[in-house]
Amino acid sequence: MTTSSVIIIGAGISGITAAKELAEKGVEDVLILEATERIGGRIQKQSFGDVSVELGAGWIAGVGGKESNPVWELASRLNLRTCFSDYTNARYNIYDQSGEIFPTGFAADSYKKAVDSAILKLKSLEAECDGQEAEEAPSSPKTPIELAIDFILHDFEMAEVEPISTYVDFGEREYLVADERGYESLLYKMAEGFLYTSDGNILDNRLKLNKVVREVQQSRNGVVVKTEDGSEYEANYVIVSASIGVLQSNLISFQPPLPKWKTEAIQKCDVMVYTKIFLKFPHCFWPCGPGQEFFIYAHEQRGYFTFWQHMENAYPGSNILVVTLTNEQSKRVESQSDEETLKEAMSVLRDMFGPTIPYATDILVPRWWNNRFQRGSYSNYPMISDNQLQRNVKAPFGRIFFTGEHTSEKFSGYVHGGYLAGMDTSKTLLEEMKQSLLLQPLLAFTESLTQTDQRSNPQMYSNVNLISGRS
Ligand SMILES: Cc1cc2nc3c(=O)[nH]c(=O)nc-3n(C[C@H](O)[C@H](O)[C@H](O)COP(=O)(O)OP(=O)(O)OC[C@H]3O[C@@H](n4cnc5c(N)ncnc54)[C@H](O)[C@@H]3O)c2cc1C
Repeated sequence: MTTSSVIIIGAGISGITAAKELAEKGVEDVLILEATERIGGRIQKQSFGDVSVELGAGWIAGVGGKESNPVWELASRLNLRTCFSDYTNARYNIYDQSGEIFPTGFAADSYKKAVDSAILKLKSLEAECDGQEAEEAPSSPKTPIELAIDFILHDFEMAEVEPISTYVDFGEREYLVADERGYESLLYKMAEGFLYTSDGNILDNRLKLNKVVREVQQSRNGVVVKTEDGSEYEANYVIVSASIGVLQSNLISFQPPLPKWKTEAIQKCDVMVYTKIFLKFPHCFWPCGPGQEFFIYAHEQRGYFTFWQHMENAYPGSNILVVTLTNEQSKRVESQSDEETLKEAMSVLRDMFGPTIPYATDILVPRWWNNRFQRGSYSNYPMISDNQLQRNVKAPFGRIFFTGEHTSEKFSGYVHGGYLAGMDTSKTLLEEMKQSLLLQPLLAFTESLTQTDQRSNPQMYSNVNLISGRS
């Protein structure tokens, strides 16, 4: 059985950051067990239509403020090619089903009404939680434009409670990663700092790919981690970086089981599904001028192929469109064939741009919900919740520590949330290791007393199953 000081489950940004931080602080015998054949997790590029597209995280959000976003710093060091995203005009590029763009004044009014209504809704929710009489709830959106704006507000812009820490702390700008090496190259760069690599490949034994963890056993002396292929690994501690969706599923079992305060907190956190569908065309038929990168389709079904982006700013001449679906719509397209999804997308595009547009030559539909190593795209804590929920999701249980974007109190849902969570968890664990080292002489003394006692009364200890060979 392989023995290490710390096992890290998952090689996404949080797991790699935690491992790097531990290694740099002297805990070099870490072992990273990753379920898939690659590092990166929800940061994943794929070749599509001659360019590299990002199936998961695409933007570095929170740039240009007083404080520097650590992910932006990593990207700058790597000279990652990025492209500024200006969403301000999206609300003025709203198409109806006959291909007409709603007049600017009308769109602006509808947008303002929707923001006022969202604020009112939030206030009445807060009042309800405080046991006060709620103000009259605003009417729900009904018309296609109201539904489209409601979708943009709640599933994108106001998905978090204001003020949004990412924008307050790091700035309001967002940059789309448009680099052939992919967003994931940041993780390879970090891995190079502490793992043995050659020609861009990680050849270090401390990273094991295709290792699906199914069980974490904890005892007074350490942990044993069991993987689907029957391997077992021992360590003093384990850090679990699997997503909140995975924790909610029964992929990993814990022995003894996690306590109720922990499982309840995990179950209470919502999981957002966010799907970027990529479509490749023989030529460009959509407007590409300034302020036209993002456009919206208004339909009577909320979230039905609503939010569009062209990739001409990121990759000129690529002739690629991206449409973003969320939650129920994401689950719906995940369960049908890509041909059906393509037909639906084409019908929407023909509504907006006319019947003569060319048919897409290729489609790419990521499936984050049905991926058993993800079960969704990112955590989404309830609008009104105390920080205790997040603290319980993050809190260690004995020798089991937790990290991942969902454990970040201020930045859950983001790449920088995952990065900062990895740093934070490794610091907490290092502190715990230091404490236990200080206690070691005392523990050794107690153990020697126990052994003397055991020799004089062996029967008493016959059922105690201690794990041996720990480093
Ligand atoms: C579609 C989409 C769009 C997004 N857009 C943005 C964006 O624009 N900007 C932004 O900042 N953030 C964005 N995010 C969020 C961002 O990608 C995540 O917050 C971040 O990457 C999470 O990192 P993590 O380390 O917490 O988790 P992950 O990256 O999920 O890493 C966890 C790892 O654990 C592995 N694992 C799971 N189960 C097991 C197991 N049983 N055994 C072993 N290994 C296991 C997984 O394979 C994975 O590699 C987006 C996410 C998605 C999906």
